[in-house]
Amino acid sequence: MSTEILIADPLTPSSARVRYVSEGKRVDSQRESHPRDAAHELADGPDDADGAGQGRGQAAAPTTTQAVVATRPSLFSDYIQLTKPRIVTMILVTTVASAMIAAGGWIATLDMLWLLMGTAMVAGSAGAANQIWERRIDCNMTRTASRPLPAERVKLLPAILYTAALVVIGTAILVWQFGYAPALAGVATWLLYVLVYTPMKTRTAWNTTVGAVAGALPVLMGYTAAGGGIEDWTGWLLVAVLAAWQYPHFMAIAWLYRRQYGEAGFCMSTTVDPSGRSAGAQSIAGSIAILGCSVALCVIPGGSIPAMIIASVAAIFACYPMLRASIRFSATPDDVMARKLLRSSLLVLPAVLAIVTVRTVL
Ligand code: HEM
Ligand SMILES: CC(C)=CCC/C(C)=C/CC/C(C)=C/COP(=O)(O)OP(=O)(O)O
Repeated sequence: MSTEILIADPLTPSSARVRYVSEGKRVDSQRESHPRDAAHELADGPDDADGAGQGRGQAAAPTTTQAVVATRPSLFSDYIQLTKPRIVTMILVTTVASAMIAAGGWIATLDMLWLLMGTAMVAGSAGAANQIWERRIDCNMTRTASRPLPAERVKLLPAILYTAALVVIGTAILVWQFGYAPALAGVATWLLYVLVYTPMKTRTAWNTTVGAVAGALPVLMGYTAAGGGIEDWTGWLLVAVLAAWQYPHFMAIAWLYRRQYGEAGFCMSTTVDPSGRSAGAQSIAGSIAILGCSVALCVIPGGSIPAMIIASVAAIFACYPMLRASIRFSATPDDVMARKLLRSSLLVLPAVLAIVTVRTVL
């Protein structure tokens, strides 16, 4: 058995080439539409994340590309991959912050562990259901072709059972430990993400707005689990922060993978408007909105005036790099700018949540 994987990483140039060879079977659907050999591509020099190769903003050399010869992913790792673990991890960061903001401090460690377990299971199930739905279309993108279902390392029925078990057990944990509000928020998010967002991806670029709501609602799980009311402004401001953040976050990704999305049949802002103007404008709007919502969260009643001022200034400083990256991406929509924007988005969200949490807790 021989297995070769070129790691895909949107944060580094010239990387999204994944080749998977196992027992003589090659799983690399992208090669059907782009018969360029991955190794040649590495040798030839840099390309953008999806191989669009439109020439602007390319880095000088593929210094950061990782070529790794690895063994076939274990079944365990495949089932972890089915849950989209990096997104789940970030959702858990938002869960901890929203629970602490609602409680005004750390909640009992055992409660926090139950909350994280329940949320991770429901969110992971949503990611797995999305991958089940998209198992065929995922074959058409290099970014997703090596996922466990399109690569046929995991069969459909076990994946469905796993997905169902995760959502049922995760929801049961949330009801048992925290009552109906966080569980209902979780189920509503699951339904929105799987049954509304996922089919919308091939139909209209408005899918991002629905995805932004789905990605933002999990904060209500943490918030209500820790005693926050569903009618509280704070909870909804947290939802707004998350929703706003997803525009710059995803517009960068939508740019980097624009050709893959287009060829696979997905309808994204960058496939509808390949100039990048719409993506740039949405990034700026999202960056301004997160700045405004973060400051609003820092001045909600409950703290001293100096704490409000210090937190607000810190929030502005934390949000500024993503706003600057959005403005630069909008002015020059290219891969270098998009990568910088994606990178800053992944730093800004935890930073803003940390500032608001500290301001609320102190
Ligand atoms: C409209 C909503 C969103 C869309 C369309 C979206 C899309 C994506 C996609 C396609 C990737 C994978 C990039 C790749 O494979 O190279 C990604 C990565 C990621 N997303 Fe999002 N996302 C959204 C919202 C969220 C939310 C709500 C979170 C968590 C709070 C999140 C956290 C992450 C993280 C941590 C990564 C990993 C970046 C990496 O690959 O290193 N995203 N997102
Ligand atoms: C608690 C709970 C139910 C949480 C679930 C919410 C969740 C998973 C939000 C993620 C947000 C999102 C739109 C991700 C991109 O999916 P994508 O389908 O565009 O990504 P892909 O192209 O990589 O599959």
